[in-house]
Amino acid sequence: MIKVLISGINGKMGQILSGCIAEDENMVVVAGIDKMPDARQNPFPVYETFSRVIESVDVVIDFSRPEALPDILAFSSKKNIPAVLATTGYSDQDKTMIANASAHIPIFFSANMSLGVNLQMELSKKASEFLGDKFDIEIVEKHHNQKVDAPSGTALAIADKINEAFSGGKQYVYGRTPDVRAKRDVKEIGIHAVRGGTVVGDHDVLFLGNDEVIEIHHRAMSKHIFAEGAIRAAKFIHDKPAGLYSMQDIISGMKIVSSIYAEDENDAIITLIGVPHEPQHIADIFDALAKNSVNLDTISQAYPQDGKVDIVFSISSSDIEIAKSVLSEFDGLRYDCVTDITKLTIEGEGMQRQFGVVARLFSALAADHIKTYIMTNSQTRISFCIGSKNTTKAITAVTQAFGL
Ligand SMILES: NC(=O)C1=CN([C@@H]2O[C@H](COP(=O)(O)OP(=O)(O)OC[C@H]3O[C@@H](n4cnc5c(N)ncnc54)[C@H](OP(=O)(O)O)[C@@H]3O)[C@@H](O)[C@H]2O)C=CC1
Ligand SMILES: O=C(O)C1=N[C@H](C(=O)O)C[C@H](O)C1
Repeated sequence: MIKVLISGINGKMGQILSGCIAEDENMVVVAGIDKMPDARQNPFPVYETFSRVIESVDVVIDFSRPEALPDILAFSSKKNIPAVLATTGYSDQDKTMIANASAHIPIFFSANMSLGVNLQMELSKKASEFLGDKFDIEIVEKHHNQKVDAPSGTALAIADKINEAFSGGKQYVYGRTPDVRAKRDVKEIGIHAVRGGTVVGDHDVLFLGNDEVIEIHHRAMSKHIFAEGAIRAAKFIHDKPAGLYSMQDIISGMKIVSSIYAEDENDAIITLIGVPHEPQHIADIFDALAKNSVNLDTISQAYPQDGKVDIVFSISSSDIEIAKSVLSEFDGLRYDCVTDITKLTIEGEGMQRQFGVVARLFSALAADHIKTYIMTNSQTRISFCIGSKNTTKAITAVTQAFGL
């Protein structure tokens, strides 16, 4: 049974969430927090501050206000309790605070807990990649008249997602006001907020081109979708390691590491030792290798010291003799050569939001005394070279460590 504390319990979402959890046989609400603890009758204790909570809690779910954030993070960090943050209107400073806390505890943060909106974000990004600057982009959101923040957190998250397709080159323009008398710039994403009645939450992304308009709409028909999403998020993170998680992690059923494979099984590694840290000299070495058709694979350079630098790279074993003879042409160039090397690669979409993946990888290899020779990485993959005799052992160790 997962024991939940709801922050903002007496609000609209807090009440719907507590009702949904009451129907869930694997979860129970053990306590709530709200500014006005006695404003409603709840079948569990409700406190004004976290310092009064005496119940044992497995996960905190927050639908309240940004002002509650410091206390939530302090409570969760102190007690090592995962937190699902669904509140919107966070400042950049708040977001930094969330990112910092996620180094120590699992935090799930999403401005919109519905699956549909998260798909809408992905579709909007894809459309932006396809349409580029040929279409103007505007986002229109509509919400009930009780909403205090504008624009919605979701509209901002959609804009951020779209902006990824433009490498962050778009500028957000909030509404259009009479004081600005200028044509729209192609770099703009217009973001517009409408408030009224009991609208649960509409988000429309408009791509406006010459003589054609594409619209991607999402309409929330009830607040239950957000509560169900928050419950799914709480179940997802309650036993996860520290890190910052989002709906994307759930949608793609992402594992931190989803695969491991051997790319090159008969490689050699050459380390150039103490090369003078002069760009032209280094360029000449690699130019000579290229002119002799020596194909480099993984390459890595250490930080220079005393004007010298070590550079390590892998090549196919079949190129080793030619590479040695090219290098011997450079006066005083020292190098070391290791053969029978295999390059392994691990990949996983979840890696980019995780702390400690490299530490887990090294620990898994260390348990079997497996040494690595070169390691390089991107956001979603890590490649590393090991002695070929250790290939099977390394694959087994990594498979176990990451539950593949
Ligand atoms: N991520 C998602 O999918 C969704 C996010 N939201 C977001 O969740 C938040 C709450 O929405 P909603 O329930 O509609 O809003 P409500 O105003 O109905 O509820 C918020 C509750 O939190 C209370 N509160 C205010 N300050 C604090 C505090 N410092 N500590 C604890 N409780 C506090 C409020 O008390 P009081 O009224 O006395 O101020 C109120 O009872 C909003 O930011 C909203 O945008 C909403 C729906 C979906
Ligand atoms: O306040 C709301 O109601 C909602 N807020 C979220 C937001 O600001 O994006 C999500 C949802 O649209 C409902």
